[in-house]
Amino acid sequence: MKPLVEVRDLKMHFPIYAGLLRRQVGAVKAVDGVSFSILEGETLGLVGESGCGKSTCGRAVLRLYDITDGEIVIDGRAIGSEDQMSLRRIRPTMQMVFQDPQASLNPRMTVGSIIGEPLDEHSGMSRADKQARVEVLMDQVGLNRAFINRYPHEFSGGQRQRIGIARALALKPKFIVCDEPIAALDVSIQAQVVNLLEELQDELGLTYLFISHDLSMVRHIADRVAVMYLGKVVELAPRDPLYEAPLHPYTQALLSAVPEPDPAQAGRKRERIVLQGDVPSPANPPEGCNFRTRCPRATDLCRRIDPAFREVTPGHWAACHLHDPELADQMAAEGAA
Ligand SMILES: Nc1ncnc2c1ncn2[C@@H]1O[C@H](COP(=O)(O)OP(=O)(O)OP(=O)(O)O)[C@@H](O)[C@H]1O
Repeated sequence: MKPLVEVRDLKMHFPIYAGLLRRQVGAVKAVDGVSFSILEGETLGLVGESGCGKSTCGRAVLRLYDITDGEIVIDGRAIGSEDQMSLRRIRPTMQMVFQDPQASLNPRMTVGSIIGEPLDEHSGMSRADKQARVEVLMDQVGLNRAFINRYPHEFSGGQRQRIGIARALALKPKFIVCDEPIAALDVSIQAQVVNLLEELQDELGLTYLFISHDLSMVRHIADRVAVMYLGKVVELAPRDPLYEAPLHPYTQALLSAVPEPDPAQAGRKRERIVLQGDVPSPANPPEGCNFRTRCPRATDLCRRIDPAFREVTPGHWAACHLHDPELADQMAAEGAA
């Protein structure tokens, strides 16, 4: 299978201005050199603590920002430096489902107009065709067609997220960025929305970038998982190797805090790794490895050299000197000293 999405060395830096003349005095490096690809029909999970750059990365990939640097190829088309006018033509291919359905739906529009709005902008359909398409979309996401003239406040949180999903599907996209799509929902309905996303993926052959801080949910839905820390992907692997044998000390720490889902394995408790200190500011990341200030395994080498993102075993990538055959001995020697 070929990649539908390819991202190379993506950077999204937000300028910081100060003073009366509003001079640029620095930049928040929210995404700072991220690379990954997503195969057609695949779900790539993107995880990490709050503020590590997940949402910015998702939005930048869809070119909701003018990116600072990097290449983005979606469905064979390089869009990294396209202007907003040319992007309009490819917009239907790529869509986003947002975290907070309440905030992303216009309260004064009916459900039918919300779901059908992208069709007005892009397809020039007749009223009757549009109504028919909206009804099909409502069926697809499990909303009763009879509610087409109701307003968002008349629906529950889970149903509102279904409206957001129907709207994202209106133009038959191939790629959807799901940005914490269940974080604002009751735990009791989170699984229903995730199941819906999975069913739609099978039915329509969709490709997902699934952003979440919920590692258990990502384990359920993702085929491969990328772990972000302070603007960079520090580990990327197929789901099972990532969860069962994480290589990067940051991934190990994140996973050590997740309860074991399988009762048969519950006895095999992981040792909890508590990270010291706060996440440094992305405006001023540490030199060398940016995780070193919180890493229990860091040595002086990590201050001196920024670890390369390398393929340690086939398909399993990590940015850590511990897994660099040329530096691992030096790490061990420095660690013991
Ligand atoms: N428009 C912006 N201007 C300046 N800084 C921004 C902007 N958007 C995001 N940031 C900063 O970029 C960093 C990454 O934010 P981002 O929202 O991408 O992280 P996240 O991992 O998605 O976190 P969360 O789960 O809390 O949304 C943060 O330090 C944030 O304050």
